[in-house]
Amino acid sequence: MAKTRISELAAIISTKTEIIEQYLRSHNLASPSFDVDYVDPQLPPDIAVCKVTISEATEELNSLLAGPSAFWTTLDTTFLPTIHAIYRFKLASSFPIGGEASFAFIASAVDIPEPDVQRIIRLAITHRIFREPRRGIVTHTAISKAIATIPLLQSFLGLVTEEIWPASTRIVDAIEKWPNSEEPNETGYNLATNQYETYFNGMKKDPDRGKRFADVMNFTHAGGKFERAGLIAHYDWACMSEGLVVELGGSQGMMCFDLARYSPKMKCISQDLPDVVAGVEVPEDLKGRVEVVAHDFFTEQPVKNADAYLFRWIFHDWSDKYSIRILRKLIPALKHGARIVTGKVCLPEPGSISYSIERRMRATDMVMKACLNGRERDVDQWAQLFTKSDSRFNFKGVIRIPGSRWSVIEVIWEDVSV
Ligand SMILES: C[S@@+](CC[C@H](N)C(=O)[O-])C[C@H]1O[C@@H](n2cnc3c(N)ncnc32)[C@H](O)[C@@H]1O
Repeated sequence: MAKTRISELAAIISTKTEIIEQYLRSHNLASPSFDVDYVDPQLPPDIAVCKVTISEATEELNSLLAGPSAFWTTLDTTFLPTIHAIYRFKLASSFPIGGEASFAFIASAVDIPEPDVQRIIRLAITHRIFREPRRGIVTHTAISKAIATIPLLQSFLGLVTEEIWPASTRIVDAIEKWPNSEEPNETGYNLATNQYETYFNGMKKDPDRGKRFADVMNFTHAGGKFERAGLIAHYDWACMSEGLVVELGGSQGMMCFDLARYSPKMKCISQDLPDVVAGVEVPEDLKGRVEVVAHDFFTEQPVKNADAYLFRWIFHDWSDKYSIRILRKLIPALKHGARIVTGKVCLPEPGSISYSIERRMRATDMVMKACLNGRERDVDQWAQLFTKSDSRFNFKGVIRIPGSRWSVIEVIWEDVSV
């Protein structure tokens, strides 16, 4: 009898799990656990990919076994409020790692009524965030320890629960109210917060939000092999190794710091809004070669004739209307042959890659819609964006960074008239 899909999936899970187990055993690494002292090891790409396969197979198996009706009725609407409470009330930092605490102790430490603390933590425990080894006594798991000990992860949870999630709850209202809007202040975020400034303008007035956002950029983009390092490894920076690179919207300069360290004769200028760059110190070893300066990319680019202008995670924040404005403000600075390098998602052909990776890319597309009326783009949409901005932007193509959801989009300014 032919194997059923559920047996096939179970076999995939079993085979790939065995590969991971063997790797961990042969390298004397601990098997994954929720124990508070467990540390997630860095796995090589051929082993890490097994994790993705297992998680996809597990998810499909779960959905198949749930059946078409329970697929819907078991949707968990309480997960985000639980995380929100853990973040807002700092529950994970309310008692020591390795220690234990009663609900009453936690309630008094965070100044929240004990019944609420208990209901939140007991629900969190079902997600393996915290444990209750004895009735009424709470300890940490590796997951709650991560929130307690990684400040940038706290910022990430704050951004998700206090900005992205509320904005997402109003996305359908925004689509109905402002159909096809390209305006950054006609979004789910605006409806959810009942203020009609753009996401980034609102942030300028709230230093805590601004700091949290910059933290999240540093955290999510630090992902070594996937992001900053991926962009460095998968683009030909050697051809401008003694040149000048300008990054627009570079946040607090981390990418330029990495790039300048990689290429010791390169000069780099990282630009962002004044509040974002205020107080940023260039590390001692890069002084004289790297600058972090204020520049609004909706105004004319003051640094002329650089070899490359870099945009990482910028155009997804903006609809085509505004992205074209940003690109046109760059034109007066461009010399023939200048490169415009964009590090970002390039949406795949539907169904052409694993669902889990495609879903994450399409999910950021929804987040951009919810907060900014921005969007992710596929290869044709990237090409159109540049050619609509100016026919002298010569779209060279997309370099996909292996094993990740990021790509490098390369364009060369070709102005033979000069
Ligand atoms: C999604 S973040 C990306 C940050 C950085 N490139 C990275 O990949 O980590 C977008 C950045 O654009 C900046 N930004 C927004 N509006 C801007 C403007 N008008 N001029 C310059 N930067 C701006 C924000 O401050 C933020 O740092």
